[in-house]
Amino acid sequence: MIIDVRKVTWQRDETTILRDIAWQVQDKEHWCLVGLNGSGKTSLLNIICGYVWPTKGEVSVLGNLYGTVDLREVRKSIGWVSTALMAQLHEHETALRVVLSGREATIGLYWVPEEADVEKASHLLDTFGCRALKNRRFAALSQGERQKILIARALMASPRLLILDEPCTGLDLLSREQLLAMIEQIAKQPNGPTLIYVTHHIEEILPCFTHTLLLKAGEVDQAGTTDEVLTAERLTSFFGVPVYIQRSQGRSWVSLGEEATV
Ligand SMILES: Nc1ncnc2c1ncn2[C@@H]1O[C@H](COP(=O)(O)OP(=O)(O)OP(=O)(O)O)[C@@H](O)[C@H]1O
Repeated sequence: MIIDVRKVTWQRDETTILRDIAWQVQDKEHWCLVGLNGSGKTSLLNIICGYVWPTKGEVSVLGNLYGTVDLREVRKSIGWVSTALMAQLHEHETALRVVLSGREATIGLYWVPEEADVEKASHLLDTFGCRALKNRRFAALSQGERQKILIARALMASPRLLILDEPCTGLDLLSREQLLAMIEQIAKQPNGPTLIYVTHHIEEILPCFTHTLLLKAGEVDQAGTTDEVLTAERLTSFFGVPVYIQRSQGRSWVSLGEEATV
């Protein structure tokens, strides 16, 4: 089992932010975590990465029951790509050095990379069509290019679990589709990491995401295979307003209303 969250509740002051969350992610599954603003996605990820301790419940990640293991060791197998991380990186570093820093998950490169590290980083950049960015300053890259570099950085540590936290925020249509194509490539790697893709947007749920969890006001609203969860009926219940779905190339586009009028 990759993630096993059992009856997790998290309270701060008088507020219950997560209530009775149950979530099991098995090997070979890739999940999307969808929720409106403030639904508790980041809080749940913080608990899964061991940065926040639940008020009640149990968490196991990659077979490690939290409370009985060294979380620093567990975190070595988890990659978490987020805009918060992007803000921390040293902007004067080259794209290659940012990717290299992923081996030790450091902000900045304070150790001398070995030849094998440079080969691995270069290979990752080549695989994702980023060879030309290698020696460019991170600060000079577009938002979409930076996201690709951050994902390549996370892969340097060969994580078993990779959390992609709203990676398409701020991207134009073409950049978003390029980034999604890269993510699909990672999902298809036979020995690649289990992906958790966090988003507000249903249309970003690629066919490679086998399962979807809809989080609503701190509770699991729906969880199951993506086909089961992404129905007009369930999404209407989730959003609390009538919606309809148009499907294309294995993806679902959701609009408000009863049905499409052309
Ligand atoms: N440390 C904290 N103390 C008190 N309240 C918190 C804390 N962290 C989060 N919250 C509250 O918990 C709720 C869920 O926040 P969270 O950031 O987990 O949601 P989210 O789904 O990630 O939102 P978004 O999509 O806007 O990023 C919010 O109302 C937030 O204000």
